Amino acid sequence: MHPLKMLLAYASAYRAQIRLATLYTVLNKFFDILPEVLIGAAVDVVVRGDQSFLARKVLLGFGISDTWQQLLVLGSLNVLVWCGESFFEYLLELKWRGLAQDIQHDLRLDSYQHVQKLSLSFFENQRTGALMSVLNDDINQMERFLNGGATQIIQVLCSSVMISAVFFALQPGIALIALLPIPLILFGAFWFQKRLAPRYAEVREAAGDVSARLNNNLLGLATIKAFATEALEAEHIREASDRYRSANARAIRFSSAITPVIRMAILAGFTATLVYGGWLTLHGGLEVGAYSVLVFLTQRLLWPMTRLAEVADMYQRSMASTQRALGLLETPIGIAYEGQHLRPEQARAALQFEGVNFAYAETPTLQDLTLSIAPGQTVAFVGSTGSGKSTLVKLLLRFYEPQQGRILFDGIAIAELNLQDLRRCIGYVAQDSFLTDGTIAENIAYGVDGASEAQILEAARLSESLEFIERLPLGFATRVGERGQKLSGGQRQRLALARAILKNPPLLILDEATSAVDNETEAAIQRSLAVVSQGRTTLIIAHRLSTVRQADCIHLLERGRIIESGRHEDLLARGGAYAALWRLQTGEQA
Ligand SMILES: Nc1ncnc2c1ncn2[C@@H]1O[C@H](COP(=O)(O)OP(=O)(O)OP(=O)(O)O)[C@@H](O)[C@H]1O
Repeated sequence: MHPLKMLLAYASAYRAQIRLATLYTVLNKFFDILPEVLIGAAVDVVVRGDQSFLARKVLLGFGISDTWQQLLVLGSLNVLVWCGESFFEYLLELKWRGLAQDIQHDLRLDSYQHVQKLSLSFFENQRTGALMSVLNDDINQMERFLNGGATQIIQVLCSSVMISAVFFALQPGIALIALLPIPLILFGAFWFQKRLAPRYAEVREAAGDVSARLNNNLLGLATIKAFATEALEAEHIREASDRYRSANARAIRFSSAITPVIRMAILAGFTATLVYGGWLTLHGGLEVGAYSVLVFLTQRLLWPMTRLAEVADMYQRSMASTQRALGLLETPIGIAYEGQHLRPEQARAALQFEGVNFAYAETPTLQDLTLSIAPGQTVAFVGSTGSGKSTLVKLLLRFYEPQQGRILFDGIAIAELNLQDLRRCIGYVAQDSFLTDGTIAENIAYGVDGASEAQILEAARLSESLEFIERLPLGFATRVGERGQKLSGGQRQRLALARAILKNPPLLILDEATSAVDNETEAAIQRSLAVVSQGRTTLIIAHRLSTVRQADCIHLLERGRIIESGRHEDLLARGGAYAALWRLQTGEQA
């Protein structure tokens, strides 16, 4: 679908307002060309006096024979016309600029809401910075077009029609000559515009690339400094920026040629009117007044066409942006949100994995995973790095869908459950949890409406966060900075844990949730968790086996398969891979 059609379809709710804005633009243009007609009438008055156009009963059937009065009428009309033009100019600006604001606001919000819903696999193939440039720059580009470009297109169209009408009324012969360049101009504008489109698409791509690189580097500034790679990274930015510059240069070479080419066509039309009209007037074929109207109007008709260049340019830029912004909005969500409702208070969190197979790409990450977890059990997943532990949890949260098999939550396939209901049943502490740029209290209460101070305090206590929070000058009101960067890794982990505890979910998932805290704190958290996990299903992923030895069942994963399962003591007694791992970690001799 053409981007303009996409945009109009998107803005269909604003159709009535767009019509009104168009009407104001047309009226403004109408008043805008009248002064030229009044000039013609004034020339007519001074040349022909009481034989003038105005003397011949043109105003509502009343002729004005007195030349002074004729001039006064013209003067008054002139004032009216200018006032009318200004009035509608104000209205059209107000309307179009308001529309531009409303549409860009809606589009930004819609795209953000849509992007939030897209499945994680979408983001793996996208760079955050590039997405930012769509959500920000591209949408701003559309705003700029609606602000100015749309009015200009309508104005050029209107003035062409209105002025042509005046021309044909005054002198059809000259009208033909003056209008002759118009098809040529339109064809030229269209020709340029078609060639500009791919160039601007390239420019927007390159802009996304620059933004992606900047974003990536700003996030990794500490690493850049630590590796002293400032020059290398500056070079990367230079390359990306250079690609943007050259893409723009290719577009500029084209877009700069439009105005001069169009001007040549205008020159032809204007010269023809000037010479042929002058000849006709000298030989009595045209009144002096009409001749001056025609000469002025040719200017008024043709000169705005030079602005077509600017408009075509702006139009193409904004269409490239529209395509990207609305294209984002059309990206399929991947994992549907709708489904059977589930109330967290009623969920028991019995889990079953039935023959689950999953691969991110070609190599399988989880193979034939079958296991059951009874409500209230604490189950641990251990295994070497990359064995698929986190992936298992991500399937449970439906960040991804298994290619084969299914996962049941309280006997219902999770694919059939309402996605947000399912996730509301889960307290998930990821390996690297996301903290928002707010206070500690806000971060602990994240996602829980109306949490009381006492609840926040208790969650902080259970996650062993209370001590460090109380040592901060502002305590719970301390701001944690972007992504919680003003806190240590262990402090961030404990806040994430506090957040999951406060949520009080039927299913608690801890993915390496205490890997960044010292042994003493970890032992204290273990004691808290023993209390917290009472009465709720708890899944723990850990590398340190000492942290999961109390679990009801431990599954050892190896390359996406469960190779051993059982309680700690049973697994030790079996003397298999788990026992070997235990010995390795505790330093016991075989
Ligand atoms: N988004 C992804 N796209 C492609 N491959 C991925 C993705 N996430 C993980 N993988 C791959 O899947 C495999 C399993 O990853 P997973 O994170 O589940 O391992 P893990 O057992 O949790 O490891 P660790 O103990 O290091 O956290 C790894 O080989 C990893 O490279």
